[in-house]
Amino acid sequence: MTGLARFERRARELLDPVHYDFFAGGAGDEVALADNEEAFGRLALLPRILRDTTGGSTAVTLLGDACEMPIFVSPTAFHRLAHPGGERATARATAAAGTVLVTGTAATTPVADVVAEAREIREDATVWFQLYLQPDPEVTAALVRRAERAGCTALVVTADSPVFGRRGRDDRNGFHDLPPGLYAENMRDLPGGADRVRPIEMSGAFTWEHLDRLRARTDLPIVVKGVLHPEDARLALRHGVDAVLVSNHGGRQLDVAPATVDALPAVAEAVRGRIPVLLDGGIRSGADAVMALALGATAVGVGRPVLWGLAAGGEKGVGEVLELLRDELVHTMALCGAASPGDLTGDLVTRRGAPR
Ligand SMILES: Cc1cc2nc3c(=O)[nH]c(=O)nc-3n(C[C@H](O)[C@H](O)[C@H](O)COP(=O)(O)O)c2cc1C
Ligand SMILES: O=C(O)C(=O)c1ccccc1
Repeated sequence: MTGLARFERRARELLDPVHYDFFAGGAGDEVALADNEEAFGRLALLPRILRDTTGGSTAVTLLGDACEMPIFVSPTAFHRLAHPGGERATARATAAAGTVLVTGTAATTPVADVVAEAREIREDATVWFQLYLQPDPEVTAALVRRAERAGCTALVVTADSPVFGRRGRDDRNGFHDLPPGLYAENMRDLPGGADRVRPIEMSGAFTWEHLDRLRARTDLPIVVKGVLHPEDARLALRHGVDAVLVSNHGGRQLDVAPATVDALPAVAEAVRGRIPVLLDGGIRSGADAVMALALGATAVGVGRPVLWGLAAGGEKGVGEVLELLRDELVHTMALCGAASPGDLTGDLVTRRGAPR
């Protein structure tokens, strides 16, 4: 077994099957979940030859933060359900890999502790905060303040969850709550709920106006997560958003959403280089990352691969997953004649079975 599959298999062996299903599962018939990965399999890379790639680099700058590779850790809930080290272990390994960790509202470790842990490994470690806007604006404001005070350098606002996706595996398994002792720690001691952990609320009432209000309240760059329609990318630009993240929530929200790599070109076309376009969903190898970068992404996020590394081996496991992806990325870039991420252009991507 090659690559990341080894980590997933190990995670499945080690995890409670109910928790494995929570991490692995998607919405409905898991159409989008499967398509995210399959869509990369429908693509091929058309390499360029005889280009000097020695002395190349995988480094990128993301919203002002230096990043050693264009692969970051997308926000996923409940890391302490995967491994006792939880988000602390993920933070240490991600900092060691020199890339961005997106922690968030559903972390089982407080954001301040996540940032502190990352900075213990590397003083300039980058942590961003994924925000679920909450119906009570005071609660949202408190979460933002918490992220700012912790030292997060961007907010990632998840906009694809007006309602919580219907996850058949969780319904069948009766998994709806964290086990005793685990909590969404960032929801603790918020306005109107001192000494308790508030539930994370999803709401369909949010609009671009709420993003304007957030924009007015914080100096942090804002990433909108869950953009699939090019018109929403244009709206994001109009509302002063700093980056868009093309995502279908790992197939956990709208089951019939397109694969993210299929949605990417139209979004990149709408954005026309004015702000970074990020992507997550189905990235399982360095070659997948290369394809998405060539199609217009500035960087790509990984969700489940990090959870599998965490479950399989805590900090060490996450480190191995990120190093494997980095190694594959470097190797694939060299084979394509690309010395840096900027050399990855759309002409390198073709449909499998139909070379140009
Ligand atoms: C178990 C799990 C929990 C997640 N929790 C969140 C979350 O709290 N907030 C969020 O914006 N996205 C969440 N996501 C979506 C991820 O940020 C990301 O979009 C997705 O996992 C990317 O797809 P991949 O798992 O194929 O890499 C979650 C995904 C998984 C698998
Ligand atoms: O599972 C998820 O995808 C997710 O986004 C989430 C959000 C809040 C609590 C638990 C999970």
